[in-house]
Amino acid sequence: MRTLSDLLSEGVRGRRVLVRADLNVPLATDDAGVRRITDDGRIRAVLPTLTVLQEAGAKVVVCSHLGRPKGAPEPKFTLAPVAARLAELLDRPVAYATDTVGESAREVVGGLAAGEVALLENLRFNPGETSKDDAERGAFAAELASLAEAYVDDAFGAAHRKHASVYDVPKLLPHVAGGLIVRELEVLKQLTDDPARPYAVVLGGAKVSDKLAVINALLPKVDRLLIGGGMCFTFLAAQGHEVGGSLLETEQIGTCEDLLAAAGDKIVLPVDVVVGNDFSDDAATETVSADAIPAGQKGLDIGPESVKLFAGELAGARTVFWNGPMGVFEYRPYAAGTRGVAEAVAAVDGMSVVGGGDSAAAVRVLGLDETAFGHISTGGGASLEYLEGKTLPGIAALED
Ligand SMILES: Nc1ncnc2c1ncn2[C@@H]1O[C@H](COP(=O)(O)OP(=O)(O)O)[C@@H](O)[C@H]1O
Ligand SMILES: O=C(OP(=O)(O)O)[C@H](O)COP(=O)(O)O
Repeated sequence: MRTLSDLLSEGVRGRRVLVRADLNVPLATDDAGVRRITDDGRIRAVLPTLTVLQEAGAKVVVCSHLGRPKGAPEPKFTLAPVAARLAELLDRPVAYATDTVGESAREVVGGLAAGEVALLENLRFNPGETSKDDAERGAFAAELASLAEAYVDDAFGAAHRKHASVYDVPKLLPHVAGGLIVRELEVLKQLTDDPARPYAVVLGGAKVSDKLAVINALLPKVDRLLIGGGMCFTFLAAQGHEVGGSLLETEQIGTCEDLLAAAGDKIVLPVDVVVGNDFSDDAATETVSADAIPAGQKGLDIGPESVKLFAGELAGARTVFWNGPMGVFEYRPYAAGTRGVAEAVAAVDGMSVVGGGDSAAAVRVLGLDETAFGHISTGGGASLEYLEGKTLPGIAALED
């Protein structure tokens, strides 16, 4: 795989370089209705790559997705707040294009001088970015590639997506991996090459169907799989429990039954759950047994007994990977499970890795000491698919 130093040695002064970053940062709407970034970790993670290109005199054209818009512009998913934050962090202007490959993009890119940076609007405002149709994806990739003369992929968090900007563009431009991707792979490799045992994985979060898909391949590789967050309710339903209005993948209940049967005692589920109905800092909540979730309530955090159970499992582990918050930690009444598990992961005597946009954000937003973790990865789904042994489309494309 060629890297940034290969590209730099060829010289980039005055050349347009397209950088695919994962700037999919968490945002919240404040009281005045303004979208604000709650954690800028993913922007900071790509700064070294952008700075090195800029200092070498490249015309740097940055692109990213944000959230999951469905192929058309949606104001709440604009990258405008990210452009503003990027400019602050780089301490220089960032030219912001109001579309991805249209008139605004061409004008902004055409106006760049050597050493300047532009950010294109959300890739997923275009149906070609995520299309399953090779021709449609390829056509969008060609438009994107026409904006630049070289391509740097530093979007580790999106490396598991077969999307135009990560999979098809490298077929059209000289391409290299950025420093973030190189570093992420270096660390995760330590978890696939003979990890110290016991090896525990903690899974949570809200991307339930995506992440249920990795469990089957992951199970034989790990000694314990602790499941909380929105992930646990399909398993609790598979055990025959009522889960009320909690996140549930009804059509995956059968899969979860099979996984539980195959896992023996490897899968550990919460024994209590914090239920509520309100997403607010003063929501009324109740802690109930995991087999007694009231029909009208949503499970929005794991309870204190579950934190103790999970922490006990983690205390004995020598390698831990954690992806996915244990609850809706963005609101105070549902943050204790994530905090408790984060503290237990940080205390692991061995290698501890946290991965995922929201999990990494939780570590920082909840005020934990980042240095207590072996590594904080920008990729959740990408890391999991790497750990299960899959070839990531975005990495394979760079190796070609
Ligand atoms: N029980 C739950 N019900 C609904 N959402 C949940 C629950 N637990 C966690 N979440 C949500 O999961 C989101 C993060 O999920 P995900 O994107 O899978 O994690 P990551 O970005 O770390 O990979 C958070 O915004 C959090 O509010
Ligand atoms: O946030 C991301 O993944 P993650 O939640 O697994 O860390 C990446 O930006 C990928 O986003 P996607 O899962 O909408 O393709």
